[in-house]
Amino acid sequence: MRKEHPEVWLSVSATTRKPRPGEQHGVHYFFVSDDEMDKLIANGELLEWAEFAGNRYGTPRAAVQERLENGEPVLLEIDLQGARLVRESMPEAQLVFLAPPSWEELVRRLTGRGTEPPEVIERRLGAAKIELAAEPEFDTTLVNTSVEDVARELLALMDVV
Ligand SMILES: Nc1nc2c(ncn2[C@@H]2O[C@H](COP(=O)(O)OP(=O)(O)O)[C@@H](O)[C@H]2O)c(=O)[nH]1
Ligand SMILES: Nc1ncnc2c1ncn2[C@@H]1O[C@H](COP(=O)(O)OP(=O)(O)O)[C@@H](O)[C@H]1O
Repeated sequence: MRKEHPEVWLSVSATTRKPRPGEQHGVHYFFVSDDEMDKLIANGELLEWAEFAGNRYGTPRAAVQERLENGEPVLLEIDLQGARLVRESMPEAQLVFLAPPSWEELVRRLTGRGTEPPEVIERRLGAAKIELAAEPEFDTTLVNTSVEDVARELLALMDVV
């Protein structure tokens, strides 16, 4: 999606998760320590944050605010708890549920990625069960069957053509 439309800005979150091979600081995430995350939270620098599968993740507030003030489209890729917090603080936000084609395919993809040990995959699948049950809370559901199709659908929802 970003290859085709680099003007769509995707917020870069802060996380206490360790980088996966190939992930770059400042590009995929700001990889921070537990102490640094404590400070970001205490200083009110995060628009929202949540704990997901044993790590904390949060959206830096300033960068989002700056873009919104310039009228630029903003995309957050966040978990269910974060989506609920954004809905409260920014009721105008559009919540899109990105769903896997099936439970079996979700398990296949997570396992096939090969970046997490089995116990972490189990924890993430537990979180996925909770998130899938909350799908009706969202404004729209997009099923991630093919990346090309779902990217086009999301761009259309954002009025990017
Ligand atoms: N609330 C919240 N969730 C986030 C944020 N950044 C990422 N997440 C979510 O945290 C979960 C785990 O992300 P990650 O460890 O990158 O795993 P992946 O999505 O399987 O590649 C996903 O559901 C992300 O959407 C954030 O800033 N806030
Ligand atoms: N449409 C798709 N077709 C095939 N594989 C996919 C598709 N979408 C994601 N994947 C793969 O599934 C794995 C998990 O995807 P990811 O986007 O990290 O999902 P999540 O953020 O929900 O954990 C990754 O290895 C990714 O490359």
